[in-house]
Amino acid sequence: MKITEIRYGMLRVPLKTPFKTALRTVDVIEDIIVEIHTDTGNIGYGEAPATAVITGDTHGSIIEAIAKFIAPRLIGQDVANLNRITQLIQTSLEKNSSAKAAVEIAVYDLFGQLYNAPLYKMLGGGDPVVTTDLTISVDYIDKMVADSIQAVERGFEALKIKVGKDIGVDIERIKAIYAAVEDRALLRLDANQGWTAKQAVYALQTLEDAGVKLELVEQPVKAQDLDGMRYVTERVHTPIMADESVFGPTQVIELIRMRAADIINIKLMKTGGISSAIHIADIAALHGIECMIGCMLETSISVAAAVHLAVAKANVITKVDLDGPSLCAFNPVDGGVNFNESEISITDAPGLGIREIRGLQRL
Ligand SMILES: C[C@H](N)C(=O)N[C@@H](CCC(=O)O)C(=O)O
Ligand SMILES: [Mg+2]
Repeated sequence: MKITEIRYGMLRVPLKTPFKTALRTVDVIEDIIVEIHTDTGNIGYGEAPATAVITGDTHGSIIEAIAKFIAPRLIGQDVANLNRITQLIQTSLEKNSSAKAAVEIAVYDLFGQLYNAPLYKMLGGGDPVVTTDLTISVDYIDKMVADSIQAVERGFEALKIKVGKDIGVDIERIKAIYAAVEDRALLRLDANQGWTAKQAVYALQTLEDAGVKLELVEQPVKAQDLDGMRYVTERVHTPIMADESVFGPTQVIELIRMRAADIINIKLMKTGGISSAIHIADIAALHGIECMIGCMLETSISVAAAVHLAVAKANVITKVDLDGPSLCAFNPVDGGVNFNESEISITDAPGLGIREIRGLQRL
């Protein structure tokens, strides 16, 4: 199975409600879709969101990176040589992690199709069902409480509460949500870099003293502030998870060396795809560090790849934040992974199992 052509499209999917974090507000997912065509007629699918505030990727940079740097290296390559292809992708240019991820995901999709097996089996196998949390956008306290109650009523057993705004209001937000859903859902916080180290310690110690139980707190401080992250990790009982601070294995090794965080959030759009995500999971496993699998604002195309990876690495990836498809007003994909609120399940279809993407605008 040889790669003959790489095509692109723009996929727009409105969100059910605006997605609001300390970094940005989004109403519509607008992601670049990659199709890799082959001489056997098989097509592999990938997706890249332009999360400029986190990865630096824009629609223009994703297309340019693929068209000028990645695609020319892949034409004519045999999909059976997966490791050679992933190396060609990863060494094609610096950074541009979402562009690399979209192409890698499509190649892994084809690799599964080549051997007629679902991707998770090619990655080592596992139990093909996972449970995701749901994100509660940062907002007025009453709205966040109402959204949290509604999420629990929809069956979500873990909520990812977005904070990182005014520290005093954040503390009130969390206390109010905890009082409303206390025993019915695990609470994860994500400050998206919005606090200083001292503010984070103050907020988390205040919440601990008030008896508010949090499963973890994600990225309390700026991405580059590993000293600040360690400062927080050393002073609170609540586990601290690194997200924007870690993209690839080098940063993970440094984070572990510094003991700056307790948990690592792996996202394919930061790692540049599946190959590097596997390296991170393996490094974390060697050090006894747990991982979460997360996503950006992505639909069921690229999130499907994250699900396959999570299933195959379930002993390391113990926490799942793959709610992108649950945030979408509709599923643009025919086939693929089944996203049913908190429950996500993989079928036996080869690769990612995607048959068609509806509403794709060709570029
Ligand atoms: C969608 C997911 N639950 C999430 O919160 N992901 C990111 C932010 C994604 C974005 O801004 O596109 C995170 O910070 O964990
Ligand atoms: Mg995060």
